[in-house]
Amino acid sequence: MASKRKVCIIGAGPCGTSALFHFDQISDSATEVVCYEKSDTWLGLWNFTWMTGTDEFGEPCHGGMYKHLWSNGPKEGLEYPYYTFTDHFGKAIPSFLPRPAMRDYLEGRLVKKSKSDIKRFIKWNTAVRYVRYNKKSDDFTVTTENLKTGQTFDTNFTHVIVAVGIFNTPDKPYFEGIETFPGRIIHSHDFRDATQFKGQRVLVVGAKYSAEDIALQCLKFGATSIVTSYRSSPMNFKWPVGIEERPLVKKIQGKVVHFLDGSSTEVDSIILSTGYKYKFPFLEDNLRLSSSRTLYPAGLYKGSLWLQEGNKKLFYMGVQDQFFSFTMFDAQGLWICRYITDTLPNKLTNCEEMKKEAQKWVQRCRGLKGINEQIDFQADFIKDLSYGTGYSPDAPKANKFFHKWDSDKKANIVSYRDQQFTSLYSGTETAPCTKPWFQNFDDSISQFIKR
Ligand SMILES: Cc1cc2nc3c(=O)[nH]c(=O)nc-3n(C[C@H](O)[C@H](O)[C@H](O)COP(=O)(O)OP(=O)(O)OC[C@H]3O[C@@H](n4cnc5c(N)ncnc54)[C@H](O)[C@@H]3O)c2cc1C
Repeated sequence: MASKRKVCIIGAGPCGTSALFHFDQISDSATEVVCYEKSDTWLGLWNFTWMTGTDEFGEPCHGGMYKHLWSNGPKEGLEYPYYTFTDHFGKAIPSFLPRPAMRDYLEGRLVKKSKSDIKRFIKWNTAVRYVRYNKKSDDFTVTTENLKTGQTFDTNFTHVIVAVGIFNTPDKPYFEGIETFPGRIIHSHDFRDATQFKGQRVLVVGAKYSAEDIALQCLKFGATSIVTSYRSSPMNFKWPVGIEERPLVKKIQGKVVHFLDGSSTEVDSIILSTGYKYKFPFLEDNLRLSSSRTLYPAGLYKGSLWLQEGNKKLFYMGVQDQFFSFTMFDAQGLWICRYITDTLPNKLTNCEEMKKEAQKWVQRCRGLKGINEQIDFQADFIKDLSYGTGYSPDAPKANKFFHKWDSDKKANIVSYRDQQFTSLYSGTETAPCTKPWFQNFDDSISQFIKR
């Protein structure tokens, strides 16, 4: 009989719940699973909170989710092969969803497709404070705090899965004179509602997805003008009137922002869309992944297993930059589950071989040129993860949707969310949008599915 395993999942976001989902599907009697979640609900960033800074327990607020967020990738590129959007909503819907509708879909999979009530595995309002590896007993001691009572507990586990997300610790740059700025300065992590910037001139620092979306949001909800500022390269979209790009900020004097090209402008608010730091403060030093945003962080076999001689029992989920997000998390959750429960064919166990294989991916990742190669790289990563797990062989084919998505964005950054795709799994063609995204101010599920 297989020896008993006790698995700890940290975080019940889309990643942690995907792992939980697959453990439930496999129902291995030799494996016990516990998931610690510091909030009182699942699905992580897909929850909206008005709070910023610290929460009701004095914990750093986890999510940077904002009102009026619509998904920024086509749903056909991230759907679950065995639970499509058509399965969930019962009909064809547009390709880009408002946040509540996306959350509803994610929850639908967990509730309707799980074999049992997987919420019972989750310890809510429980923060993981420390994880220590015990060499002698080859297990981990996980220290948790019940945030409601303040009580702490030590529990031993054979395996640990870290699924706390990578968008929760803001990375904030300094610009000379920023302390003289009289207006509001926030990081995008604290951006909650674009209507707060109505009638304002806004500087958005950054040139990645969040800068792009926050600039568009601010314009949509009535900001007078938006200047985005890039460090290395501009986003180069055909921006609508009201948004323009400039190089990096050189200094700030009161309301006046000076840029490296010698230009300057007055603004009323500054939003730092400058990304996040990878931060896992609750892990002991030799377990802690250190990386910046990339499609393949170094030190992880199959992008998941922490490579440390003598300890192949710690896993990370969702630490790669994301195109296929939910599909990728799901394939990863299944691979981890099969690895732990010893149900993978040709499972590698030799650390040196694993390191070599991981290094090949890291090298390939470093050589990627352009977004289409990045998309295809992630498709290949999913294919590789899925080998022998039984995960849908069609999932990697979603790369074609992201290629189109990228060219739609280049053609028109304002209307890319109005485009249509056809599901790989259900064959359902997207329903047309009732209103163009830029003119649609109602994010409710009821209006979204009404036709
Ligand atoms: C503003 C924003 C918009 C985005 N929009 C999109 C989009 O349109 N489409 C898309 O596909 N992706 C989008 N993303 C990417 C997003 O990362 C993923 O969709 C997804 O939420 C990641 O899931 P996760 O489980 O890795 O992390 P999270 O969603 O961050 O969940 C992590 C969970 O871990 C818990 N946790 C953290 N620390 C601890 C601890 N110490 N102890 C216990 N629990 C802990 C948290 O409370 C949280 O519930 C967006 C991200 C951001 C920030």
